[in-house]
Amino acid sequence: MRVHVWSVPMRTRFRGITVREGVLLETEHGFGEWSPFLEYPPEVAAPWLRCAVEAASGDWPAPVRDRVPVNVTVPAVDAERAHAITRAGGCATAKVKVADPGQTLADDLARVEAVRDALGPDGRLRIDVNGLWSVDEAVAAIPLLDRAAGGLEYVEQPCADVEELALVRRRVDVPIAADESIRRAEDPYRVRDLEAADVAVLKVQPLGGVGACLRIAEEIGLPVVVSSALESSVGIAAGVALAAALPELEHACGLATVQLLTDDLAVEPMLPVDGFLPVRPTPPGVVVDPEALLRLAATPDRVAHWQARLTEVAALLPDLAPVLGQDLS
Ligand SMILES: O=C(O)CCC(=O)C1=CC=C[C@@H](O)[C@@H]1C(=O)O
Ligand SMILES: [Mg+2]
Repeated sequence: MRVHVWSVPMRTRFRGITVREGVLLETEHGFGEWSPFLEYPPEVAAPWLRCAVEAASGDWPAPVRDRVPVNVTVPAVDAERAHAITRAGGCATAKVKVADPGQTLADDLARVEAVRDALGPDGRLRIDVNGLWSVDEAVAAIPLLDRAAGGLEYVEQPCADVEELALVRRRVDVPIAADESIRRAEDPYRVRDLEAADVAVLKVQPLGGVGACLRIAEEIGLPVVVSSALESSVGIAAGVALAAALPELEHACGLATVQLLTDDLAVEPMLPVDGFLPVRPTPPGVVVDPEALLRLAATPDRVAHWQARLTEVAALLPDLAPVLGQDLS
């Protein structure tokens, strides 16, 4: 097992992040990405490591499609930039961030209008609130944004709690998607049992890998949108492997985020062509560029940080010891 620690600046600040860091695990079978967000404690970062080990071990299910439709992701930028990003994305679906701290509902309405203009009338437009509204704020804002958008496909995580999602869902006409409400293994079943969402957003790293997500998708009984956790192309390829293996895929996936990074680790980065990402069924799903590993190598203090973090998290997953081994340097 080899460990490569990398660091890539973002093009646009996203989720408060300006530099994305992570680890590539390399085994004789291939590579897997481990890139839990910096603030996550070891027990939260543990399923992310399962996902990396699954990829690095070459364990992905067979695909049932050869390309995956994706949405362009529009950060909470001004209307003019939102328009340009949507146009440049070339996707039939756009996901727009709203409710960013420091911005107003008027900013969100202008951004959503600009994105509809760039998409054209046939495009699908969804918004992501990242849990930042109260129930009453959501119930007031959603119809306004729905009108400005010329129809919303869905609203992702309007409020923080699953109980609140269930309340909002009963008070608005726009479908609701659960994202942050589906992070731990037991969460999807709570969303299902409370009838809190119409769509389930699944992210392969937080939920423990492609196989784990496939089982959740089977049991939850909701349409699934596979979304990224802002990974490099190596991590995105794991999301694509899940989207490619799902028996049904009604909605575009949130996997077109490599363009939010200024650089990438793959020879051919996972960038959409005409709104689709290609499925390359053999893990890691992309060819890792040895030059990029050198170019994007993290500084020694960040390498030390990630190695210590990896050792701590690996200790929580003793069943992975045969793959991870003792020496995580
Ligand atoms: O779904 C997409 O279009 C891209 C991925 C994306 O939006 C996210 C990735 C990583 C962290 C999250 O804040 C964010 C999300 O909330 O879905
Ligand atoms: Mg989201």
